[in-house]
Amino acid sequence: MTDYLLEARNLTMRFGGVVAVRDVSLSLREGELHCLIGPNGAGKSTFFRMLSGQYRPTSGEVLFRGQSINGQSSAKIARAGMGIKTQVPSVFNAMTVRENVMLAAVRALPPNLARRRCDEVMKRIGISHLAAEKVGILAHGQRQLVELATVIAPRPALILLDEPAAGMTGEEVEGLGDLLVELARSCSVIVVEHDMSFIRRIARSITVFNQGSVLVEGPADQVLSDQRVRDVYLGREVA
Ligand SMILES: Nc1ncnc2c1ncn2[C@@H]1O[C@H](COP(=O)(O)OP(=O)(O)OP(=O)(O)O)[C@@H](O)[C@H]1O
Repeated sequence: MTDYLLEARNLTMRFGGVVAVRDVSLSLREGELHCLIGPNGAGKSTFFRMLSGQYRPTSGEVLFRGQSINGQSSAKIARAGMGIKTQVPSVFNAMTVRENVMLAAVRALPPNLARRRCDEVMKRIGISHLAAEKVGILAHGQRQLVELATVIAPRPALILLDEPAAGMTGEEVEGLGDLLVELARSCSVIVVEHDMSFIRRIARSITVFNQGSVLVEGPADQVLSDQRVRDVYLGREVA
């Protein structure tokens, strides 16, 4: 048995001759909020997709709650308690906010509990006032929040968020940061993100990817002031 909620052991992913991720390991305990950062093409999204079951690693293993999830479908991994928000929105535009959140909640809970959970989640995410609106008419940032609500509605033990702040306004990014810090009190969170102001706001621990490998990892303040990290982000603000 393992003490970790999630363990990635020596993951490698090859696409033909390209090694997108090379021998990367990561361990996450319950209640941790961990960020993955790195320049474009560093391998973050590929690593994220191996964690969530979207890609089967070329070699290495992913354990969730102590069990290997290699080769399992994303749907089965989700049922085991992993919630995933990818870069591609997966909400239904023709349905209302409440219907979207409810649909996610009933996948995990009986209808009476799902209704209560749906109300609770919309309130927690700050979208109760939008409950009756069709998702298709909402602004991008609001749709991102609806999607986050659908991810947490089934009470996952871990949520994986791929660039959740993308396309949000500065004010929305601030709100999302506070929300994720609050959410991390009840579940573990892994965030892949480019927005460094957002990372500084939320990160407790960080893994920095570069060219498919881990460049640096550790507590956020230490990582963000590391010269090697500054060098790979040369010309961009790090801390
Ligand atoms: N399906 C694929 N087929 C071939 N090569 C791929 C595939 N997906 C990713 N790659 C390559 O693997 C490397 C890592 O890509 P990946 O998208 O994981 O990086 P990233 O750090 O998420 O980048 P970004 O921040 O730009 O999203 C890149 O060289 C990319 O071109």
